[in-house]
Amino acid sequence: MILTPLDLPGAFLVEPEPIRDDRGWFARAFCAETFAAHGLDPALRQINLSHNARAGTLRGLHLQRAPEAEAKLVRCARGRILDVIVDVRAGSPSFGRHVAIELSGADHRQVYVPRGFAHGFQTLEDLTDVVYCMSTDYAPAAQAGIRFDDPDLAIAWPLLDRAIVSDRDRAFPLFADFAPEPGP
Ligand SMILES: Cc1cn([C@H]2C[C@H](O)[C@@H](COP(=O)(O)OP(=O)(O)O[C@H]3O[C@@H](C)C(=O)[C@@H](O)[C@H]3O)O2)c(=O)[nH]c1=O
Repeated sequence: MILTPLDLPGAFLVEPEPIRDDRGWFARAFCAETFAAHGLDPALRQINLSHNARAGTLRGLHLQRAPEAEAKLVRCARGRILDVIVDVRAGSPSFGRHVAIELSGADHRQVYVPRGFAHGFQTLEDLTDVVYCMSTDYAPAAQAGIRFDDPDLAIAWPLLDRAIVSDRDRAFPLFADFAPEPGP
Protein backbone atom coordinates (compact mmCIF):
# COMPACT_ATOMS: atom_id res chain seq x y z
CA MET A 1 0.00 0.00 0.00
CA ILE A 2 1.11 3.53 -0.74
CA LEU A 3 0.72 6.08 2.07
CA THR A 4 0.82 9.70 0.95
CA PRO A 5 0.63 12.48 3.56
CA LEU A 6 -2.29 14.83 3.05
CA ASP A 7 -2.16 18.58 3.58
CA LEU A 8 -3.19 18.17 7.26
CA PRO A 9 -0.46 16.71 9.52
CA GLY A 10 -1.18 13.11 10.49
CA ALA A 11 -3.74 12.45 7.72
CA PHE A 12 -2.90 10.17 4.78
CA LEU A 13 -4.22 9.01 1.46
CA VAL A 14 -3.91 5.21 1.37
CA GLU A 15 -3.74 3.65 -2.09
CA PRO A 16 -3.46 0.00 -3.02
CA GLU A 17 -0.35 -1.39 -4.65
CA PRO A 18 -1.89 -4.02 -6.93
CA ILE A 19 -0.11 -7.28 -7.71
CA ARG A 20 -1.66 -8.22 -11.04
CA ASP A 21 -2.22 -11.57 -12.75
CA ASP A 22 -4.72 -13.08 -15.18
CA ARG A 23 -7.45 -13.12 -12.57
CA GLY A 24 -7.20 -9.46 -11.70
CA TRP A 25 -5.15 -8.18 -8.81
CA PHE A 26 -4.45 -8.46 -5.11
CA ALA A 27 -3.61 -5.66 -2.70
CA ARG A 28 -3.57 -5.04 1.01
CA ALA A 29 -6.27 -2.67 2.24
CA PHE A 30 -4.93 -2.49 5.79
CA CYS A 31 -1.69 -3.62 7.38
CA ALA A 32 -0.99 -3.01 11.06
CA GLU A 33 2.77 -3.35 10.56
CA THR A 34 2.88 -0.76 7.72
CA PHE A 35 0.62 1.61 9.62
CA ALA A 36 2.77 1.42 12.75
CA ALA A 37 5.96 1.94 10.70
CA HIS A 38 4.52 5.21 9.30
CA GLY A 39 3.22 6.45 12.68
CA LEU A 40 -0.44 5.65 11.96
CA ASP A 41 -2.58 4.03 14.62
CA PRO A 42 -2.60 0.29 13.83
CA ALA A 43 -5.47 -0.55 16.22
CA LEU A 44 -8.58 -2.03 14.61
CA ARG A 45 -11.60 -2.42 16.88
CA GLN A 46 -14.60 -2.09 14.60
CA ILE A 47 -15.49 -2.05 10.89
CA ASN A 48 -18.58 0.00 10.00
CA LEU A 49 -20.78 -0.17 6.90
CA SER A 50 -22.76 2.85 5.79
CA HIS A 51 -25.37 2.27 3.09
CA ASN A 52 -26.74 5.38 1.43
CA ALA A 53 -29.75 5.12 -0.84
CA ARG A 54 -29.59 8.51 -2.48
CA ALA A 55 -27.05 10.91 -3.95
CA GLY A 56 -26.67 13.97 -1.75
CA THR A 57 -26.74 12.05 1.54
CA LEU A 58 -24.48 13.94 3.93
CA ARG A 59 -23.19 12.44 7.19
CA GLY A 60 -21.05 14.57 9.50
CA LEU A 61 -19.13 16.26 10.76
CA HIS A 62 -18.48 13.67 13.47
CA LEU A 63 -15.84 12.69 15.99
CA GLN A 64 -15.47 10.87 19.26
CA ARG A 65 -14.00 13.05 21.97
CA ALA A 66 -10.79 12.23 23.87
CA PRO A 67 -9.99 9.99 25.66
CA GLU A 68 -12.27 7.92 23.37
CA ALA A 69 -10.90 9.66 20.26
CA GLU A 70 -10.72 7.36 17.26
CA ALA A 71 -8.67 7.08 14.10
CA LYS A 72 -10.61 5.98 10.99
CA LEU A 73 -9.72 4.42 7.68
CA VAL A 74 -12.45 5.31 5.19
CA ARG A 75 -13.20 3.91 1.76
CA CYS A 76 -16.09 3.93 -0.67
CA ALA A 77 -16.98 0.35 -1.60
CA ARG A 78 -19.68 1.23 -4.14
CA GLY A 79 -20.66 4.52 -5.75
CA ARG A 80 -18.82 7.77 -5.08
CA ILE A 81 -18.37 10.21 -2.18
CA LEU A 82 -16.66 13.43 -1.30
CA ASP A 83 -14.88 12.63 1.96
CA VAL A 84 -14.02 15.56 4.24
CA ILE A 85 -11.74 15.73 7.27
CA VAL A 86 -11.25 18.73 9.55
CA ASP A 87 -8.39 19.24 11.99
CA VAL A 88 -10.00 20.25 15.32
CA ARG A 89 -6.92 19.79 17.55
CA ALA A 90 -6.18 22.83 19.69
CA GLY A 91 -2.83 24.41 18.75
CA SER A 92 -2.43 22.37 15.57
CA PRO A 93 -0.85 24.38 12.72
CA SER A 94 -3.78 23.29 10.56
CA PHE A 95 -6.49 23.88 13.19
CA GLY A 96 -9.82 24.55 11.48
CA ARG A 97 -8.56 23.57 8.03
CA HIS A 98 -10.11 20.78 6.01
CA VAL A 99 -9.26 18.51 3.13
CA ALA A 100 -11.85 17.06 0.74
CA ILE A 101 -11.07 13.97 -1.33
CA GLU A 102 -13.25 12.11 -3.77
CA LEU A 103 -13.34 8.35 -3.19
CA SER A 104 -15.11 5.80 -5.35
CA GLY A 105 -15.84 2.11 -5.53
CA ALA A 106 -13.66 2.05 -8.62
CA ASP A 107 -10.53 3.83 -7.37
CA HIS A 108 -10.07 1.76 -4.17
CA ARG A 109 -8.47 4.71 -2.40
CA GLN A 110 -8.81 5.26 1.35
CA VAL A 111 -8.42 8.21 3.68
CA TYR A 112 -6.73 7.78 7.06
CA VAL A 113 -8.33 10.15 9.57
CA PRO A 114 -6.22 10.64 12.72
CA ARG A 115 -7.56 11.17 16.22
CA GLY A 116 -8.67 14.75 16.82
CA PHE A 117 -10.23 15.19 13.39
CA ALA A 118 -13.90 15.62 12.52
CA HIS A 119 -15.10 13.55 9.58
CA GLY A 120 -17.98 13.60 7.15
CA PHE A 121 -18.93 12.70 3.60
CA GLN A 122 -21.54 13.38 0.96
CA THR A 123 -22.62 10.76 -1.54
CA LEU A 124 -22.35 11.74 -5.19
CA GLU A 125 -24.35 8.78 -6.53
CA ASP A 126 -27.38 6.74 -5.50
CA LEU A 127 -26.65 3.40 -3.84
CA THR A 128 -23.32 4.34 -2.32
CA ASP A 129 -21.67 2.17 0.33
CA VAL A 130 -18.94 3.42 2.65
CA VAL A 131 -16.80 1.12 4.78
CA TYR A 132 -14.62 2.41 7.58
CA CYS A 133 -12.32 0.85 10.15
CA MET A 134 -12.24 2.30 13.65
CA SER A 135 -9.32 2.24 16.08
CA THR A 136 -11.55 2.58 19.14
CA ASP A 137 -14.80 1.12 20.48
CA TYR A 138 -18.05 3.03 19.91
CA ALA A 139 -18.63 5.31 22.90
CA PRO A 140 -22.03 7.05 22.55
CA ALA A 141 -21.35 9.47 25.43
CA ALA A 142 -18.21 10.72 23.67
CA GLN A 143 -19.95 11.43 20.34
CA ALA A 144 -19.67 15.03 19.15
CA GLY A 145 -20.05 16.99 15.97
CA ILE A 146 -19.85 20.28 14.12
CA ARG A 147 -22.32 21.74 11.65
CA PHE A 148 -21.59 20.47 8.15
CA ASP A 149 -22.45 23.89 6.66
CA ASP A 150 -20.42 25.96 9.12
CA PRO A 151 -19.53 29.30 7.51
CA ASP A 152 -15.99 29.40 8.97
CA LEU A 153 -15.13 25.91 7.78
CA ALA A 154 -16.64 26.79 4.38
CA ILE A 155 -16.70 23.25 3.00
CA ALA A 156 -17.78 23.18 -0.66
CA TRP A 157 -20.22 20.28 -0.50
CA PRO A 158 -20.99 19.42 -4.12
CA LEU A 159 -24.72 18.72 -3.64
CA LEU A 160 -25.50 21.13 -0.80
CA ASP A 161 -28.82 22.19 -2.33
CA ARG A 162 -30.08 18.59 -2.16
CA ALA A 163 -28.31 17.46 1.01
CA ILE A 164 -30.07 14.71 2.96
CA VAL A 165 -29.02 15.23 6.60
CA SER A 166 -30.11 13.68 9.91
CA ASP A 167 -31.80 15.82 12.59
CA ARG A 168 -28.83 15.06 14.85
CA ASP A 169 -26.36 16.45 12.36
CA ARG A 170 -28.44 19.60 11.81
CA ALA A 171 -28.37 20.25 15.58
CA PHE A 172 -24.59 20.22 16.02
CA PRO A 173 -22.90 23.47 17.10
CA LEU A 174 -21.06 25.84 14.82
CA PHE A 175 -17.28 25.60 14.81
CA ALA A 176 -16.99 28.86 16.79
CA ASP A 177 -18.94 27.23 19.65
CA PHE A 178 -17.13 23.89 19.48
CA ALA A 179 -14.61 23.05 22.22
CA PRO A 180 -11.47 21.84 20.41
CA GLU A 181 -9.87 18.47 21.00
CA PRO A 182 -6.50 18.14 22.77
CA GLY A 183 -3.51 19.28 20.74
CA PRO A 184 -1.31 16.98 18.66
C1 LIG B 1 -21.27 4.84 14.79
C2 LIG B 1 -22.26 3.85 15.43
C3 LIG B 1 -23.62 4.11 15.44
N1 LIG B 1 -24.48 3.24 16.03
C4 LIG B 1 -25.92 3.50 15.98
C5 LIG B 1 -26.37 4.84 16.54
C6 LIG B 1 -27.60 5.14 15.68
O1 LIG B 1 -28.74 4.47 16.21
C7 LIG B 1 -27.27 4.49 14.34
C8 LIG B 1 -26.78 5.49 13.31
O2 LIG B 1 -25.74 6.24 13.91
P1 LIG B 1 -25.33 7.66 13.33
O3 LIG B 1 -26.54 8.42 12.98
O4 LIG B 1 -24.37 8.27 14.30
O5 LIG B 1 -24.58 7.23 12.00
P2 LIG B 1 -23.72 8.14 11.02
O6 LIG B 1 -24.33 9.49 10.94
O7 LIG B 1 -23.52 7.40 9.78
O8 LIG B 1 -22.35 8.28 11.83
C9 LIG B 1 -21.10 8.05 11.20
O9 LIG B 1 -20.81 9.16 10.36
C10 LIG B 1 -19.54 9.15 9.74
C11 LIG B 1 -19.39 10.44 8.95
C12 LIG B 1 -18.44 8.90 10.69
O10 LIG B 1 -17.36 9.48 10.62
C13 LIG B 1 -18.67 7.81 11.68
O11 LIG B 1 -17.67 7.81 12.67
C14 LIG B 1 -20.04 7.89 12.30
O12 LIG B 1 -20.08 9.01 13.17
O13 LIG B 1 -26.29 3.52 14.60
C15 LIG B 1 -24.02 2.09 16.64
O14 LIG B 1 -24.82 1.29 17.19
N2 LIG B 1 -22.67 1.81 16.65
C16 LIG B 1 -21.79 2.65 16.06
O15 LIG B 1 -20.55 2.38 16.08
